[in-house]
Amino acid sequence: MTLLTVRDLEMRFGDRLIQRNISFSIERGTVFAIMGGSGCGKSTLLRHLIGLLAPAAGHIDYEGVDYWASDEAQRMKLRAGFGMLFQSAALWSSMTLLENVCLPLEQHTRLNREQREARAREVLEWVGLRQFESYYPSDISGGMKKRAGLARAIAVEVPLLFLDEPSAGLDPISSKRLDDLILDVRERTGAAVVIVSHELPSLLAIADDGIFLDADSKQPIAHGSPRQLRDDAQHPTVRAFLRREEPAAPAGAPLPAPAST
Ligand SMILES: Nc1ncnc2c1ncn2[C@@H]1O[C@H](COP(=O)(O)OP(=O)(O)OP(=O)(O)O)[C@@H](O)[C@H]1O
Repeated sequence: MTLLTVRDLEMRFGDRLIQRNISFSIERGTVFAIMGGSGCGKSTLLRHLIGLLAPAAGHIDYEGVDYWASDEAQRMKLRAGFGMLFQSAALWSSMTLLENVCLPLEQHTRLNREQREARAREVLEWVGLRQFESYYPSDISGGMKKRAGLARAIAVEVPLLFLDEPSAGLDPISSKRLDDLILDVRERTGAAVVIVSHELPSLLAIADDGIFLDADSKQPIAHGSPRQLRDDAQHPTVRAFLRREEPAAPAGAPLPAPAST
């Protein structure tokens, strides 16, 4: 089942073109990676996908409904189907972890307080933070903050989860733990997960589809799973990025100066 379809999307800030010719669709249960070098427009695309930025041209459909052709009431209904983990985890510092996780349940469900707290405890247990429910964000580590942010994003069961750099700044063990949790969320809920990340090991481990945005041509230059693109991509930029190689110098470019001793 197709949850999200992007058709000929063009993104601009004023006159400045960021990317164009973006088309892809995301099926239920897919982990979809938005890839590309720094500044190519990954976060901008994510902000379009969650309804924060309007396309300069093109369409974004959720289960066949064109978001930007809908009225505000319909858009609100569609947005209720999104879970979001921001790069900073964006937890409310004045609230405990339990209160942070209860917040979306208060906003988007009719559960009473007791039921909300029970659900919040369930997801905190899931991400391994049940015993920290009364801690404040300032009292926990970066990795724990990310897991708390994930708990908040999945507290209301949603078909689409958007994650912006979930493992940025985490040590390899915390990062692996978060990857496992993301796969577990997909397994348990069948949600599609859209992920922006620079962390290659993480992308290679968990994403089964994706798109590669190119900063130079300002359009996507590859589409497929990161593993498949690493092994088979024809485009040198994509291969270099996914294999962590230096991009090939254009023909005729001067050789780099030898390192001084
Ligand atoms: N609000 C804004 N107004 C104008 N330009 C912006 C705005 N936000 C981002 N940009 C520009 O759009 C381009 C794409 O930025 P974006 O943050 O989407 O890239 P990115 O691929 O996510 O980068 P990184 O990997 O470094 O986080 C950049 O050149 C950035 O300067």
